[in-house]
Amino acid sequence: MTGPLRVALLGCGTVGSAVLRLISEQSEDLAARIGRRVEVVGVAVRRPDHHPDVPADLLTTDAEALVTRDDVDLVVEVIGGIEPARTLLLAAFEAGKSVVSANKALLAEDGVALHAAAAKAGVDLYYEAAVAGAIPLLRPLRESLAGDQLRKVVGIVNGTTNYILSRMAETGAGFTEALAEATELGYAEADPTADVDGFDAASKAAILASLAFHTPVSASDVYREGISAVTATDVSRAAEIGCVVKLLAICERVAGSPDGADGDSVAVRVHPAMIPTSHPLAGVNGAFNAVYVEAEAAGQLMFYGQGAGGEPTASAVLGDLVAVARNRLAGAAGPAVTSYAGLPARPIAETPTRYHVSLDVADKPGVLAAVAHEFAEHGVSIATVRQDGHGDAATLVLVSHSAPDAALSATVEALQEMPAVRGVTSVLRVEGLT
Ligand SMILES: NC(=O)C1=CN([C@@H]2O[C@H](COP(=O)(O)OP(=O)(O)OC[C@H]3O[C@@H](n4cnc5c(N)ncnc54)[C@H](O)[C@@H]3O)[C@@H](O)[C@H]2O)C=CC1
Ligand SMILES: N[C@@H](CC=O)C(=O)O
Ligand code: NA
Repeated sequence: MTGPLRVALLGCGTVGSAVLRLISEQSEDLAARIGRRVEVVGVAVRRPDHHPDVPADLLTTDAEALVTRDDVDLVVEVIGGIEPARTLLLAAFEAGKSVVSANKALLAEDGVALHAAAAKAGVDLYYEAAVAGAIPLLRPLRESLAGDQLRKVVGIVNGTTNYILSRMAETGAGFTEALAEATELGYAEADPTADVDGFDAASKAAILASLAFHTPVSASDVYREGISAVTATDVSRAAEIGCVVKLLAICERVAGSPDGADGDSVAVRVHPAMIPTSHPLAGVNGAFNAVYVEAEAAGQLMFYGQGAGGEPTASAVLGDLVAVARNRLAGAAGPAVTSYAGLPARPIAETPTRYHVSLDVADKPGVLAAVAHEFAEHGVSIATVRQDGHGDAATLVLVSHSAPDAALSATVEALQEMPAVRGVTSVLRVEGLT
């Protein structure tokens, strides 16, 4: 093969249009880096009349025909969603084409089958853009850290929710007000459900856990809570104990299996949590993303940068494009994604967590003892307790030690029923406290 590497681009929205522009603007450098020119030979779109900047002879509405064309060497999929993206990727593999995708929803739902199809065809499936946009993260996990044992991956992987929580902390705004601001600035989608309710972060967590622990993890294995219930009180209570509230994607290798068998399991969860301001993730503000990794030999690592937006995401897509192009010219596929460990998923109920609980109580003899009794009844140890105010307007703020999440949530339910407790005003999990 001596001619250019011919690329089919599927989708030309926020990311696709930036990919197309960067391929054109950087064509000389890409050719020098790859050793062959890159030429986009087709762009699949839904509405050709919506793309006046794309040469009309490149546009097609028949994505399926485009991916299997003989004059296509590589496919870039940036349409998103499950179908028709899945069918298009499988058709591309079957036709012997490597694929670069940014599609976290698809990879989190069906990553194992897609990797198997790519491996069977001897081609590549790369998707650096799917998690934390521009940040080089998946290839470091797949390649640079392939000789180490990862224990924990904790990330702020959704820019929209991080922007909202950052504004709540900076301005004291409530969730609704901060969401309106994020929408006005174009961070949140018209329908922000996937971001706000944690679906986007859960897909990313599944991908991270699969790569980190060499185990198939899908979005349905991920416990998920979004940020719509986070209140200004939660944010100010966090500040009082030297913490900030972040939506975290937490992937952990935990000793013991859910069925009581020996061996480790994998606990993957997305939820808002308080983290101390000294934690490496606490200073990640606005729409930025960051991922913190703990590995046995490497120790602690931190990856930081822009997790969204056309150009940052296109940067990751182009990095993958260069990698798969080089592999193709070398006549080889890149390193396979392994899932040999097959660790079982640990349900949230059995995952060790810590809670911060804030209660309105009457400051009367015996109330603190009764509250402490409920914690003890559920086998939960208290790490710290503080009382603010007195008389009828007292507040008790407790932070637990680590306990199974089910024991902690049962404790909170029991506290809500206690006559001495007027109200449970804030409940959030806590991460990273010593
Ligand atoms: N926008 C961002 O900041 C990031 C996006 N991603 C991922 O990148 C992918 C693309 O996202 P965006 O560009 O933001 O979405 P978008 O909605 O702006 O663009 C998607 C485009 O694909 C087109 N499309 C949909 N179905 C099609 C079909 N059957 N045939 C041809 N075209 C079709 C749509 O008309 C649209 O123009 C998604 O998987 C998304 O999750 C990943 C990281 C960041
Ligand atoms: N909606 C996502 C965009 C990238 O994945 C976010 O807000 O981070
Ligand atoms: Na990335």
